[in-house]
Amino acid sequence: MIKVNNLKKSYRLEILKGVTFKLDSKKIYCLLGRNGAGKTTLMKILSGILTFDSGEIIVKDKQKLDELVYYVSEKPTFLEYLSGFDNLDFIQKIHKLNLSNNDLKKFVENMGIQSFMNELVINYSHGMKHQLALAAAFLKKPKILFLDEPLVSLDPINIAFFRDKIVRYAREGNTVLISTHMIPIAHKLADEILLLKDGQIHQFANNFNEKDLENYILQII
Ligand SMILES: Nc1ncnc2c1ncn2[C@@H]1O[C@H](COP(=O)(O)OP(=O)(O)OP(=O)(O)O)[C@@H](O)[C@H]1O
Repeated sequence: MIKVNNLKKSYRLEILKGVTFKLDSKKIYCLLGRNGAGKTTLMKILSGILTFDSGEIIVKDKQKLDELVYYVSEKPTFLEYLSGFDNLDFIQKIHKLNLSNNDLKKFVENMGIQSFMNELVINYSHGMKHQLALAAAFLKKPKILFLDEPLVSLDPINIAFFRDKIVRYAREGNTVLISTHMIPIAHKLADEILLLKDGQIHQFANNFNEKDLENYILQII
């Protein structure tokens, strides 16, 4: 679905030094790497938020990449003086989803976030903001979903809930790429691991047990 060939990006230093990998539909990929390795940079480039210096990003569907992709930032931003519900309504209007108030209410219930939807976002905890950000992504239904550290501020019940949503979403025919530092999450979720190290991607199938995966990642990283 997406092929990335020899992608390079520098700020003052070269961060991505010729990144090459492939993402298919129906699969979940976890992107791991040390702090500052370039994970957010890579996801923002793939989402069309940042430019790159050279290389290519090839999309199989002849649609434009930015029509297929939705990026959930590790620091999600909303219209803080609107409620969560009004933010979702705003997002669905921007994306011309044509949902009625009732459709949106049902969606909110399905996401399990109805208890705080009438509260202003300025009053949300980190975890509540992340739940709203994940809900916004599922509302848009992108073919390719990039999640930057999506589960880090969620409680164990919400982690399990959104983990299931992510798995179901991928199996319905979509592609999900998740950046995470949590090896147990990567082990549970990923079909394949993308390890970003020294500006290059090492891509491999997640067919280890959790301890072996951890040892393998710690060796390479
Ligand atoms: N706008 C910018 N200008 C200059 N340098 C930048 C900019 N954005 C990121 N960098 C640098 O690029 C490198 C990669 O940053 P990035 O945020 O992509 O890493 P990351 O792998 O997501 O890190 P973390 O795991 O700590 O979130 C870092 O050295 C960072 O300081």
